[in-house]
Amino acid sequence: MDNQTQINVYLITGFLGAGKTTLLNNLLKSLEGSRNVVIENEFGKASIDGTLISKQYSQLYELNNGCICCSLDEELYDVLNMLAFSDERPENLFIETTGIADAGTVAEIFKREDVIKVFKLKKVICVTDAETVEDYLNETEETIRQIVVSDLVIINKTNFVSANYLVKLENLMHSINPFAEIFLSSDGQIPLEILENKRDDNFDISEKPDAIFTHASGHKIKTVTFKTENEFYKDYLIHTLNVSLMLHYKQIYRIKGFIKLEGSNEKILVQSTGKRLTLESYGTWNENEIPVSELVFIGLGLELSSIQRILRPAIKKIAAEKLKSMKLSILKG
Ligand SMILES: Nc1nc2c(ncn2[C@@H]2O[C@H](COP(=O)(O)OP(=O)(O)OP(=O)(O)O)[C@@H](O)[C@H]2O)c(=O)[nH]1
Repeated sequence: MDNQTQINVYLITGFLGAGKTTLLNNLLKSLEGSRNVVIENEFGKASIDGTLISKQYSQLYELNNGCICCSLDEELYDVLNMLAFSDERPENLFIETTGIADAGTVAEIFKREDVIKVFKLKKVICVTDAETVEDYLNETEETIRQIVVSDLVIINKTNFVSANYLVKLENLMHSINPFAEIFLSSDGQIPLEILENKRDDNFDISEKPDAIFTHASGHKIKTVTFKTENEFYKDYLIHTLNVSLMLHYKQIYRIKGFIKLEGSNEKILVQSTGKRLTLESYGTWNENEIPVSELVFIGLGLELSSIQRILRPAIKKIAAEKLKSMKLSILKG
């Protein structure tokens, strides 16, 4: 790792016309004076969005030959390389994806070991259009995925709909992505502080009930929570989840949760980004409680029984007597 500071990355996604460029322009204006770089991804060679972005950036890179989530990762990689080796690194990098991008696949790039040394993915932001998002949710798989992988979901164009409908939309967003912060805005205006909220600040699985969102095609997007007082074998867990993500990518949209690994008191945050799984340390488990590992799966037609089957080989069963004595010793203090 070199001694230069990491570059903060903000990935802006959201369906066509939702207000991504409008939000980006507001952020650039608020951050005027910082070194901000923008990567704009757009279909087709002619740059339209590039000209719509206000000039409050230090550098603009336009990737216009396809969608970065499927065909442009090498081109994106080249730009990242350039930024990493520039004399004066930017402070912030904003990436605006095409309206149909799979943001999870783009976010995945920022989990690569070499990329992580220089770039810190601070937030995946999904901009939605209050007036049309419900229809898009029913019609397009992309919109669901964009919401599910985001840390911050902005319901934009709130001036087009009633207050009652906004409450319904907020609930809908929560049911699709229980991890995201939901923010209402118009004209893509958000306070800068939101960008600083830690990615997992409001992440408390136990308060999120399992939810079902029925897609118009009849498919059910479900949130299924698996809980256990047992521990996980690290290697088996990584293997079984990676295999499941590969085989069932079209079905499993997201995995997120805290777990306890065999022989360690570290609290581990597990999450999937695209097809990639990451495990990060998140402090330690509270000594006065029996650790309960919880993994939330969000996806199409998921069933708890199938999740149990996937996880079974990775679980190290703690004998009932041992668990009982651990509980007793905690009670006695
Ligand atoms: N009335 C209204 N219009 C808005 C609002 N936010 C954005 N717009 C307008 O909506 C249109 C689309 O906004 P953009 O920011 O270009 O949307 P985008 O998501 O970048 O669009 P694509 O790049 O095509 O996917 C523009 O004409 C904006 O001025 C809002 O809150 N209210």
